[in-house]
Amino acid sequence: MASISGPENPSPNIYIPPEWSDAADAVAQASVASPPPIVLVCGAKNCGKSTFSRYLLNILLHRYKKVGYLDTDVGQPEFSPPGFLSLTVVDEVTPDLTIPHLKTAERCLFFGDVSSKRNPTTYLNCICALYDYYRKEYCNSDNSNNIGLPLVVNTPGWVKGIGYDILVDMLKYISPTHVVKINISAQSKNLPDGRFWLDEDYDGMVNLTEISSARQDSLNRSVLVQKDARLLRDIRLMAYFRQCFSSNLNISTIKELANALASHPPYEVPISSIKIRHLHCQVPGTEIFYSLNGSIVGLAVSTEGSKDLPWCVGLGIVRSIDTLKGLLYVITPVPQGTLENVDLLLQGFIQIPTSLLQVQGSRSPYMSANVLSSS
Ligand SMILES: Nc1ncnc2c1ncn2[C@@H]1O[C@H](COP(=O)(O)OP(=O)(O)OP(=O)(O)O)[C@@H](O)[C@H]1O
Repeated sequence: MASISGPENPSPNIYIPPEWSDAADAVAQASVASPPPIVLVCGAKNCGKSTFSRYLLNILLHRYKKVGYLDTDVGQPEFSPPGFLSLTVVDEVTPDLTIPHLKTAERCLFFGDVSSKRNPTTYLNCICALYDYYRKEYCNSDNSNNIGLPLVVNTPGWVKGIGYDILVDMLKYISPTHVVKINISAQSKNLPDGRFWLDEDYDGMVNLTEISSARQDSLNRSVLVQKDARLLRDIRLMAYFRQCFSSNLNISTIKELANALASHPPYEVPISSIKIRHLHCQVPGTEIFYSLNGSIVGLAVSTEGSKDLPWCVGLGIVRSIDTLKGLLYVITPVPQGTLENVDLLLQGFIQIPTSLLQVQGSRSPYMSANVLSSS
């Protein structure tokens, strides 16, 4: 199977079939007339939504100086570490279509879990808040920021049961101008045919394009590359915290990163100056510091965004807590200037990758060596 390389697809391993490039061109060409397109990409797990969205971003960047990217795939976000939902404004072509790259989001919310399963309502509220921000900032003619920003919305591959209901609610709220649905050959795993999210009597305009996953065998069956989602998430978290150090420093192995993080001077945060919020469970008051110690937290600014969904500026590792001095010690790559506004720590279910804690030759706190596995 030939791969197509060009400015929109600088990655030789990625095959862009004519159907995919036609779908992306149709969106970009439609955009000559205002308003700019809002494109939602959906389909079953692993069908290629992220790859197509990256490609579409590149195509749109030939027509527009900037393109918005609303990432609703909380388990494997494109530009942020796992657990975040974000709106990113992209102004340069994605150099490699095979892997996601970290980028600072324009606005992000820390959902604190890798799936919407446990809390679909909060998940949807986060997406609506980010979309409202986009509309207010970029689609409002009274706003000087209104530069006619097209928007690409990438969605998760959970398209059955509650996952389907969430997707339908998302589609109804966003009401995109274009929907690109990617189908695979196993029909039962696909989303329903046609405009499945619209009521029968809907008579508005929406462009729906159905395309097939890119790789197929000689019998036209989809060849899906299974990803190790947990491993990818750990890699993303490690890449995120690698940003604590200059790129000139030689930190290329997990061991080097673990040692560098262990010896990195943390920020001292007075406990009295911050609030702590648990996102998906209740923790008794006496256990709060135990649960926080050695965990990953979202760093939020309580006065920005809404009370329930404050904007977040990044992640931190709570390295240790000194209750006598009333100090938390936090490691984060977030620049100090931004950090000064942080007054709320959000704790969810995002944890330090175990591979970072199980480095040969060193003993991490909170890791026991002499235990029997229960499974
Ligand atoms: N056009 C393509 N050419 C080559 N490989 C592809 C192509 N599309 C997808 N893949 C590969 O298939 C795998 C899944 O692709 P991708 O991550 O884009 O799917 P997805 O639908 O976003 O997945 P998820 O449902 O987990 O979010 C990746 O390893 C990706 O590199």
